[in-house]
Amino acid sequence: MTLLRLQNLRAGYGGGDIVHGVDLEVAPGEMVALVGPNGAGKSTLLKSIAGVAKVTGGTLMLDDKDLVPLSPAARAQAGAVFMPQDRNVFRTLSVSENLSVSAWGCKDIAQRREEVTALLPTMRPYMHKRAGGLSGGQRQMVALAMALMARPRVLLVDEPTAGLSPLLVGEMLDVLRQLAAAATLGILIVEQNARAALERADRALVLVDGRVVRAGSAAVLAQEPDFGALFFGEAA
Ligand SMILES: Nc1ncnc2c1ncn2[C@@H]1O[C@H](COP(=O)(O)OP(=O)(O)OP(=O)(O)O)[C@@H](O)[C@H]1O
Repeated sequence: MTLLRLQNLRAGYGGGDIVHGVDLEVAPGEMVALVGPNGAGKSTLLKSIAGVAKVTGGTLMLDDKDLVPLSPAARAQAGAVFMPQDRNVFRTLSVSENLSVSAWGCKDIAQRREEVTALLPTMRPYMHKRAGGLSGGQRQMVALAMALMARPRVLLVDEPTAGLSPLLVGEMLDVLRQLAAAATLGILIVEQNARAALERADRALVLVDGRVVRAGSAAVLAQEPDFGALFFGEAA
């Protein structure tokens, strides 16, 4: 069963396409990683699904709903929820307040907050602290919790490990992996730490110059001998 389906998707910011015809599918419970060199258009692709960048051609469906005509808020309500890379928490509010303001259209905010905290229990000790005073890793966890408050069906995660130590990179990716399975959530993640992402993802796509150059099982892609050298400038 497919949740999110892109066919020949083209997108950009109004000055010419940056994404040049991408096919991609995400199923419930599946974590799909989008990797590739800097400037390949990974974030733009994610933003075009969320409605922040403009789709200029192709199809973008969540179940049988066409997302293209919908506003970013309507796409989130339909279940396609975006977790931005930065400025993703209200620093002057407490963690608990950050969750409350993210509860779009939710009738029982306290209950939803409890459900989300149960999914991310490491947050419990700092629920009443100001978000601006948290560590980078804790803040990213709060941003993730805020996205979950909207009851996503597919979560669009833009570099959630930016600025984190290698240990925390692994922890954040593990949390996402477990979340996909536990909440039967589709996750599409853009990740700079390609190898760490491929270790956790089910499938992966390599984007270069706005085009998918490799796609398939993450474990198989990670084993390709030329993977790092071709796409990430690593020594062969
Ligand atoms: N808001 C914007 N307006 C116009 N062009 C943009 C905008 N954001 C990004 N771009 C351009 O789109 C291209 C792709 O950028 P994008 O951020 O999607 O790549 P990326 O693969 O996510 O790169 P990185 O890994 O460095 O974040 C770049 O040439 C960038 O300059």
